[in-house]
Amino acid sequence: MNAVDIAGVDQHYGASQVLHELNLTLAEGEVLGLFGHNGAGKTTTIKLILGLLKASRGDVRVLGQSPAHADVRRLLGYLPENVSFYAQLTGRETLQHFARLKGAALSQCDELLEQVGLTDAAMRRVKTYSKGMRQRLGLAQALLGTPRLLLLDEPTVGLDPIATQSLYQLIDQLRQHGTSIILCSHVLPGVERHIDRAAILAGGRLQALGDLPSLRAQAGLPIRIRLHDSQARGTQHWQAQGLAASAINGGHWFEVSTGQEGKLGVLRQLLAESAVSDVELHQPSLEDLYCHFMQQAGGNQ
Ligand SMILES: Nc1ncnc2c1ncn2[C@@H]1O[C@H](COP(=O)(O)OP(=O)(O)OP(=O)(O)O)[C@@H](O)[C@H]1O
Repeated sequence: MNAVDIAGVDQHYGASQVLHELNLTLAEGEVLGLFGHNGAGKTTTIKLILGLLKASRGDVRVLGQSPAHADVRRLLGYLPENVSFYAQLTGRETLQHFARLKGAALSQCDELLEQVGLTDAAMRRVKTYSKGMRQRLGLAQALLGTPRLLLLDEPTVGLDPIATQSLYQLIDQLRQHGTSIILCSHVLPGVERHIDRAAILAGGRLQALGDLPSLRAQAGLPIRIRLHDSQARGTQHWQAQGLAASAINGGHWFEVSTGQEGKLGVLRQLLAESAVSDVELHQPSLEDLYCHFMQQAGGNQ
């Protein structure tokens, strides 16, 4: 059974259609990154999964059932994009309040505060929390009741680089324990190692879906190989070897673009030259792929 099955979904808000024939599945224990420009339809998709919206057309199933089913809701955890709390409550009281609403064990609260690094601030009022601390409290709230499906809308907003890394580590741990996760984010660098597949939405349409290697194959973007020539022989030398190299900063470094099939051939050729003292391989990043598919969809909307 999949954690999420979205089949042929259209979504309208009044006269405007914001999702078009969306088909998306999430296997149990899978982490899916859901990416797209502002207004692409990410939050709408999450609301459909949460049962907060009913699809105008098509079908949404969560853990095999309708998302409106109370049994399903108990198995979901949600971190909204703009998390807000009662400013006068302490972090601990806030979490206990949500635990009561969700029917989760109160004993879990201290454990979760520890997990998100808020133990020392647990007795402080939320109004004294920094943005990143409120975000971490939101994450603890989403983890109440040990959800089987976790929906995270912009979880890294407001987090500093170390807190962002801890969030990704937490996602890795949850995945190891079989939690299914959908992660919406505009922050692409660094996220690719922590997701199994990426879904790229533009204008309410799914532009691309797959793991990184398959998105790379689909996009056909070049691989860039950078080389350090200790003799700085210039581009003519490389062009005479049949390599269309361009100089970087006019010094010792040069760059050659190649397709996946030509990669090993170029590397062998470079490594055969004793003056080549360093080589760097740059595969298209998730960000490169995102830009490619956005351009394909007609520009950043
Ligand atoms: N309640 C609503 N009523 C009318 N239109 C809405 C409503 N909620 C969202 N929309 C519209 O639906 C489209 C998709 O919005 P959505 O919030 O799903 O996008 P998003 O990808 O999450 O964007 P962002 O990255 O800015 O959060 C946008 O054009 C938005 O203006």
